Amino acid sequence: MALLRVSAVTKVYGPLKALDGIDLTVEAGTFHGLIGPNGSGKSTLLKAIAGAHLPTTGSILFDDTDITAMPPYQRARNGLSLKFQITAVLTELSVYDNVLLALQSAEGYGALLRSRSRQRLDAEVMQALERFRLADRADDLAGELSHGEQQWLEIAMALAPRPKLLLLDEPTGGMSPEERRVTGELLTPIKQDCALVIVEHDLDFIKNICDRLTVLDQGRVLGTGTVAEIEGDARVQEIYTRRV
Ligand SMILES: Nc1ncnc2c1ncn2[C@@H]1O[C@H](COP(=O)(O)OP(=O)(O)OP(=O)(O)O)[C@@H](O)[C@H]1O
Repeated sequence: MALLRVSAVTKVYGPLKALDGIDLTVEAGTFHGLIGPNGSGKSTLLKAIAGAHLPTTGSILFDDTDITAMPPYQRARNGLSLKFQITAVLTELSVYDNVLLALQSAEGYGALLRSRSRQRLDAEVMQALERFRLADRADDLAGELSHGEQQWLEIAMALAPRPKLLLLDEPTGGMSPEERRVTGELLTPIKQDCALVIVEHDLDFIKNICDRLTVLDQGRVLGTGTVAEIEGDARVQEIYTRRV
């Protein structure tokens, strides 16, 4: 059973069909990359899955539940997480408090008070920070982190509530090559617990970490398959030489 099943999704903005009958299946425990030229619909599709924009037609099933029209906070409770879920890192708060807030907002304060002790919560915050090599920065202000570290903090925040699926929109934007390499290293182990749908312009990065790729072109799926299958697809090579 697929973890995520997007069926015949369209998104219309006035005269423009940003998404034109998209089908996408993501299995649990896999990393799935969305690639394609500028304006092909990658971010619009991610927003439809996250609930930031509702599709015009079509359906989205997540973990056996129809989430097509579900508000984003309810999708989060069902195990769907987006890097920019809380807006962004709060620079005036400590690194620790940013993750604590992410956990609290994901659960709702009522559930938090009922179900978790402070020690348990503290352990979860520190575990999330350790995963992204930020434990020794816990007491620093988030604004003191480098750009790359802030991106890792946002991913740590998105993962802290233990989602089943994480959505990342261009997580390595503005990072140095070394920070990109480390980001790949940090994301790989999360696969044990969490699937990933990622939009990324750095093709080498996305090919290295993903199991499967879906190529969008003008709001349609041009191809979907393993990295090797997509790399060998002449139509994919054609759109990249044509437009990027
Ligand atoms: N809110 C909106 N209102 C009107 N048109 C939009 C809106 N959002 C996106 N579009 C249009 O929909 C199309 C798909 O945009 P989208 O941002 O999804 O593409 P993308 O593949 O993510 O592009 P990029 O790689 O440049 O980020 C584009 O033509 C874009 O201009």
